[in-house]
Amino acid sequence: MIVLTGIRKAYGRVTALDGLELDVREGEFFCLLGPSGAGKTTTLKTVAGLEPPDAGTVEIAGRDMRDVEPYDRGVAMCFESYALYPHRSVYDNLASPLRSPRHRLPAAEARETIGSVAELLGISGLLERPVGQLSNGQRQRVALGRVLVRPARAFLLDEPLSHLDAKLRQRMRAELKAIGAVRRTTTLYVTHDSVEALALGDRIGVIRGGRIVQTGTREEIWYRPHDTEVARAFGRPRINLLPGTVTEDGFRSADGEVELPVRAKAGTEVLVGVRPRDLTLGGGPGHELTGTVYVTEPIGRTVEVTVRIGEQHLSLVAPRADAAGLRPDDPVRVTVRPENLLLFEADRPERPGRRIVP
Ligand SMILES: Nc1ncnc2c1ncn2[C@@H]1O[C@H](COP(=O)(O)OP(=O)(O)OP(=O)(O)O)[C@@H](O)[C@H]1O
Repeated sequence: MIVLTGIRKAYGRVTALDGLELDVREGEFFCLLGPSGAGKTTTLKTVAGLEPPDAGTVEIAGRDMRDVEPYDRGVAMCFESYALYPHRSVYDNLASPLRSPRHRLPAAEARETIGSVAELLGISGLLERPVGQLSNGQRQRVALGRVLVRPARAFLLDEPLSHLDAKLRQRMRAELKAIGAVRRTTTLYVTHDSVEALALGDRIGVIRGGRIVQTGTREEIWYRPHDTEVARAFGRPRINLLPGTVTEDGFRSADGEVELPVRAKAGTEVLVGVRPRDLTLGGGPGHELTGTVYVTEPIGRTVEVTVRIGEQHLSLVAPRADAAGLRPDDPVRVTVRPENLLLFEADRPERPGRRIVP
């Protein structure tokens, strides 16, 4: 539906997009996730036609957009730095897209559409207020509302929840995909928040340095991350990455204290990845390690326990009952199932270690 091929874009000496490839399917909710400066906003602007690429093609619904003006692309975009009319009421701001010749609606229908969008965004009580008097979070919802009121082939949303407080953000995150217009419309959604991407994305594209590093469903990205940086980007506490070498018998940490059952060419320098929730305290089915408690920290109904094994620190998440009474330096056993181990090449400067496919 939205297909970007070989997109390059430089601003002076800064390369914003470096051969970007992206394929968003019809009707899908696609999250573009990446750190600040990765090229997310530039990607959206390229799709919207606000930034002509230096090279590459943009197709929307099978049509090359090269000579198509932004207004004629049929996409509705919501920027993080939203353009609203500060002196006009919220209602007027929401109504103005419906006054354009293309989207004009009979007054009664417009009122109904605006009413239901305002309701969904929790701004029904603000309709008469001038936008200039609203908080940032309220303005952000008005800006999102302006996108959702009119029909579009695709919605382009740039961090539309970034200014909401944590609680509202969580609620809106849960509701956003349920909004009829969003369900029906292909959506390209930009975020730097991996929790948001995992919660919302039918598929996720991880962008870094102006390129898509990996595209996949949340399961694919979680269980088969392309490299250590993708693995680090998802999951809190972060994935454990233990440095060491592959021997004939499996993995051996640099200090020789940790051995794990992995397979790869002997002699390869690697990082073994294991997520904190895939480690259990005590014995059980799987591979067992022994160490001592370094520190414990309650997180909600669970406890993050950091275990020291030789020079390595392994973080795990345990139910509170299992971690109750643990003190620093207590001896503990930690169990991991071999199928939960991920194997990566060692990181190099400028290039995070790729996952080694067994
Ligand atoms: N108009 C511009 N002039 C010069 N450099 C720009 C311009 N717009 C973007 N850049 C640069 O291009 C790169 C990509 O920027 P972009 O805004 O697309 O990143 P982003 O992933 O959206 O980041 P953020 O999450 O911080 O918004 C950055 O290095 C940025 O400084």
